[in-house]
Amino acid sequence: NELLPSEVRDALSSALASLRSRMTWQHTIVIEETEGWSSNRVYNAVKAYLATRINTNINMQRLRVSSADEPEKMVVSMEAGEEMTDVYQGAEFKWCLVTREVSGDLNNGDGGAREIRSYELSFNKRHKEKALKEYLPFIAATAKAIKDQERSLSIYMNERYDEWSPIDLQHPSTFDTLAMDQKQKQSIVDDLDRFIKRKEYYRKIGKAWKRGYLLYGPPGTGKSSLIAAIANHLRFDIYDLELTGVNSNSDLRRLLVGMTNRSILVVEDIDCTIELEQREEDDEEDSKSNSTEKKAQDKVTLSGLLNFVDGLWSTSGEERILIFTTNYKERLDPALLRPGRMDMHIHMGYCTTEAFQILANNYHSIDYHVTYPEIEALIEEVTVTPAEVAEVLMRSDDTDVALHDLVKLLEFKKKEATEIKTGSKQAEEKKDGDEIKTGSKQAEEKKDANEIKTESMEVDGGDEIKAESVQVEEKKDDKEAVVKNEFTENGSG
Ligand SMILES: Nc1ncnc2c1ncn2[C@@H]1O[C@H](COP(=O)(O)OP(=O)(O)OP(=O)(O)O)[C@@H](O)[C@H]1O
Ligand SMILES: [Mg+2]
Repeated sequence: NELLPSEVRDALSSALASLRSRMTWQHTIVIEETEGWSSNRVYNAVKAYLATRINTNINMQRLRVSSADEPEKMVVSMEAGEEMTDVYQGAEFKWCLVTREVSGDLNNGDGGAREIRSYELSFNKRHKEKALKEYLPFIAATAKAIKDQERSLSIYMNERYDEWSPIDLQHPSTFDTLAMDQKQKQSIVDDLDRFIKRKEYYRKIGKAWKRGYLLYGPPGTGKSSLIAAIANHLRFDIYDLELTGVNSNSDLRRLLVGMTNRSILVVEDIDCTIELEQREEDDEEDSKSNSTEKKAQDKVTLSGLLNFVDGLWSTSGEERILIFTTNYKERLDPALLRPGRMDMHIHMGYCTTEAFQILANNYHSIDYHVTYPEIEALIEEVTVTPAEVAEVLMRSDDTDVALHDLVKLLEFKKKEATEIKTGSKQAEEKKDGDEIKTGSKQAEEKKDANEIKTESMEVDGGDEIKAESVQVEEKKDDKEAVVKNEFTENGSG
């Protein structure tokens, strides 16, 4: 006291304290396993995230391995007391798993002590801002992505008129395995990715956060495969709506309300399942009695579906995708093709050389084979669906055998096609089913190409067989009177 007055001592000790705090560079964040009685989501996110970083931390001596469901889905995590380092945007973050005992709650009856784990995150304190505002949110986002990736997808079907029943969706189709024009494929992927990122945009313009795709093309060209690829790409569930099974608009509404967020609503073969708008003649006919009129008004239509979707989905906020498929775009009600109804029209066409190469790579893991020039020349000439090519390629494990079988199939088709071309005059008279069928397939392909231009790419055009194609089309329509034919270019039906 004599040498150093208390004021001086106080000043000195506070100076020392500030010096000490300046020298400890470290800052620590504690993330405990539980928060009160509920589990701490951040803890789980950190655990999932660190599992992806453990491989790069070779210094760890002890690891934990566990599995929540199937044993082959193992989760590797840190053992208590271990430390690991993670580098994020140039900043070093040190993780340590610590445990502490807490005495049990006696009133709760469990008596004994329990162990609480927590992750401790230490870093240089100049990174405090970065840790809280960037690194931890990054971890949360990564963990969410991992969870989405692991979640198995479902496909829901309306077996009963107003109820969805789910089964596991295990369709292996992805954009990599999908055989189609690379540019077209990329434009679809880009469109999907852009859509997913646009939450704010849709909110700002006050529209439902949804996107509609119309897939059209002959059977076996990969429409259903594309839907599965989209589901796998986005990790969205599929709701496969069978509209003929829906009796009334109120059932439809119930089904739509029962859908979860981040999902795809699929209506296949819209040309044969349902009308777009209610016909006026229907109304007149049915207005004889009140009950039938009511029934007619309650009849499910595609435009009713679209209106519901707009109304319901704009209030529920999350991203949704709507996909319609058809084999005959030209039979659709023009109202559905109007701009704004469906955002993107995607044509799935016959097998091209590019598509063939993807299929060969899928089924036989090859990039080249001696038969390629022959096959590619033939594919340019004939119309063959990817499904037909896939089927032949799958027949044998022996690549040589499979590819030679494919050559045979293509040669056969070529012969068949030239026969039809030369004998097309007779074919017009003759009602021979098979021949006309292949002929009309070809004709349709060409016809498609001449259709209204859409956002999507279309395959090769050509007018030379157009006159012939209309003839053959008519023949075919006669034979397929089962299918409703409200609208065709040539006015038949
Ligand atoms: N573009 C494609 N890429 C990869 N595989 C395809 C493609 N098209 C068809 N396939 C193969 O053919 C099978 C049938 O194709 P898919 O069911 O996707 O055709 P679709 O266009 O939906 O036919 P439909 O109009 O009859 O419903 C698929 O399981 C797949 O193996
Ligand atoms: Mg299909």
